[in-house]
Amino acid sequence: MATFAVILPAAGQSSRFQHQQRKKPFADLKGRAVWLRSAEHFTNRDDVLQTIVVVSPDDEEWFKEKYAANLAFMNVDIVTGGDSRAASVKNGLAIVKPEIEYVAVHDAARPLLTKQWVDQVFAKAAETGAALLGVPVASTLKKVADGQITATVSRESLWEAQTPQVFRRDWLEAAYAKQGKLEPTDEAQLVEQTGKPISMVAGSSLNFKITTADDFRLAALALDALPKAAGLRALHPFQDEDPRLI
Ligand SMILES: Nc1ccn([C@@H]2O[C@H](COP(=O)(O)OP(=O)(O)OP(=O)(O)O)[C@@H](O)[C@H]2O)c(=O)n1
Ligand SMILES: C[C@](O)(CO)[C@H](O)COP(=O)(O)O
Repeated sequence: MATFAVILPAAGQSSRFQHQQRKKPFADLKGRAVWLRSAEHFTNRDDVLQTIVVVSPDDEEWFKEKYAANLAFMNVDIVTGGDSRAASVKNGLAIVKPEIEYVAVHDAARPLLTKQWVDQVFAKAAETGAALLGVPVASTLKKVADGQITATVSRESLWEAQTPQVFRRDWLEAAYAKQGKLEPTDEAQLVEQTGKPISMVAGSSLNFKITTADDFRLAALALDALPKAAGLRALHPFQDEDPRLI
C-alpha cells in the first residue's frame, strides 16, 4: 500500500477573508473549525501515516492550546509556517517521516472533500508519481487593467487547480531544491519546472477554497448538500462501511 503524509497549510493571513474576526482556517463552520473539517478527510485513512498542520508563528501558541484535544486525538503534528505558502509547505515537508513515500498538500481552507475524490487523486499519484484535483475553467476569462478589459483569454485546455496535490516525496523534495527565485502559488508549479509528469484528476467545483466571507457562507450551505450534490457515491470520512448512493 502506498503511504502518504498530508500537509495542511494554514499559516496565511486570510487578508481576503474578513469574517467572524478569525482567520479562515479557524473559523467555525457549522460547529467545527474549517481546518478540522479539512484534516478529518485524512486522519482516519489507513494509507495516511502522518498529518501536519502548518500554522503561523503568531497563531501557534493559541492554536496548540485551543485544539490540544483534537490534535492529540487525531495525532496531528504542528509546524511553524513561513512568510509564503511555499515556505510553509517546505517547513511541513521537512518533518515528514522518513518511511513515507508520497506527500499530499491540501489547503486547510478546502473543507469540502469526499473520500472518493481523495481516493482518486491518491491512486493517480501512486500510479504516475504526481496528481492533483482540478476542474475545467467554465467561465470566460478576461485580462483587466485599470478596470478595463484588455483581452479575452481562451479557456481552451485551461483547468483550475485545486488540492489535494500529491507527489512522490522525492519529486517534491527535488523540486524544492531547484526552487530558485520562483514563488509558486501551488506545489505543482514547483514540480512542473523539474519536468516530471503531473496528472490532472477531474474533481468538482464543490471542492472550492474558502478565501472570502461569501465563500464561507457558500461552504456552510454546501456542507449538508455535498454527498447529494457531488453526484458521487459519497462516503462520510468516518462511515466507510456506510456508503450512500446519490
Ligand atoms: N504564508 C502562507 C500563506 C498561505 N498559506 C496557506 O495556504 C492556503 C491557501 O492560501 P490562501 O487562500 O491565499 O490563504 P491566505 O494567504 O491566508 O489568504 P489571503 O491571500 O487572503 O491572505 C491557506 O490555507 C493559507 O493558510 C500558508 O500556509 N502560509
Ligand atoms: C493551491 C491552490 O489552492 C491551487 O489553486 C491555490 O494556488 C492556493 O492559493 P493561495 O493563494 O495559497 O490560496
